[in-house]
Amino acid sequence: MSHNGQSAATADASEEPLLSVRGLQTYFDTDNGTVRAVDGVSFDVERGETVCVVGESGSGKTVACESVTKLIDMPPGRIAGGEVLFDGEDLAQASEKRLKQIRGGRIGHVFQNPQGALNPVYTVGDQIVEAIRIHSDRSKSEARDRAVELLDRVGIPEAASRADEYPHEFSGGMKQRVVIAMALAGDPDLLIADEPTTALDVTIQAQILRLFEDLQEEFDMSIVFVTHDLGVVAQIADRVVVMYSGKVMERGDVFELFEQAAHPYTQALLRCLPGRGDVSEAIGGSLPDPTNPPSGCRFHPRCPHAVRDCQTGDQPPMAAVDDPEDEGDGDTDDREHRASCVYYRTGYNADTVRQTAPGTTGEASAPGSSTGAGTEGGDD
Ligand SMILES: Nc1ncnc2c1ncn2[C@@H]1O[C@H](COP(=O)(O)OP(=O)(O)OP(=O)(O)O)[C@@H](O)[C@H]1O
Ligand code: NI
Repeated sequence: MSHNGQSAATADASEEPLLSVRGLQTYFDTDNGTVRAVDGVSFDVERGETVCVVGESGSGKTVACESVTKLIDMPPGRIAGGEVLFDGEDLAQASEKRLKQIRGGRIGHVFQNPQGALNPVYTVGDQIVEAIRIHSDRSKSEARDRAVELLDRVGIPEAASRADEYPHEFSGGMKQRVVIAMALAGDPDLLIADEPTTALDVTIQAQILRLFEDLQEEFDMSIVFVTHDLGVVAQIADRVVVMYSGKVMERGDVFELFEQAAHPYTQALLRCLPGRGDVSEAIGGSLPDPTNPPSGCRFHPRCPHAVRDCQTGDQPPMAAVDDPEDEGDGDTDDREHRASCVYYRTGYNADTVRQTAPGTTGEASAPGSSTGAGTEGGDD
């Protein structure tokens, strides 16, 4: 948010993030209570970068991404608070008419299941032509040429003839390529991809991932990529947002996050590598009830480092994680590595924690310290 410390030459408006999600709350009113699926989530997406959103099933990744263009079912869903600034415009306040221009236009979506994104009764070519014509004033034949060009670009062989085929005539991987072509039809600045490879065979997954990497460079897009798979994160992310129970636990540059995971939840996710984002084997337990999440840090009931301070109040504020490699530039940059954990709160350190830890064995250590962070060295 603040650009203190940057020189005037570099702090111009074009450096504002393309997408800035701030304090977003998306709730669902159900018979069983209000599901706080996304509960105060903030992250930025810069122009041309890939941000991966990771976290266990149910942590709110999909709801967060679908809230950007209000794709969630409303009702029961509602944006209960926060801002979604896209190129400076708050989409949380935008009209449905405006959102229809943006969806499939400047913001493209790709979902896990390509089947659901395609209409079975129209040829894929016609569907892409329609998407192109909604978002540009190309003639029918120009749109057709562009559709074939896009199908070719996403790796559909003999694109011109395959454009006349129906979705069921394509394999799963090819169908997902068609959906990606359709998402590109509006020349998006931002592509939001929600587990786009999860339903595909492993070899196809790798190809589609490479396609995303190539397209990003070619189209100079930003990508928000939701995944369970930290292997995927390592391959394509510039930065990472770690979600748990509707909150952001940690965010930062992919290298810093992998090398110096600060939040015990992120550490647990990394301990499960290679894995599918299920930390229950590493730490036991499961996600809290989203209608009645615990106070304090939402991860505290499962956290091996939790102390009394973790149990009360709100989720700790995002605090800067000191990376040894950093030059110590005054910690004003919101893009830097941050974690929502009491151990990183100003004025907090491992000694304070030891004194306040209930029933401490004296072995408590900050989750980021050398004894606490590793996979070895634990005493249990
Ligand atoms: N339409 C809805 N009505 C009620 N609750 C919902 C609705 N959609 C999502 N939720 C709830 O919101 C929470 C977050 O769900 P979300 O789908 O965003 O999780 P996710 O992190 O994407 O999980 P996954 O990895 O399984 O896709 C869950 O508790 C889910 O049950
Ligand atoms: Ni999801």
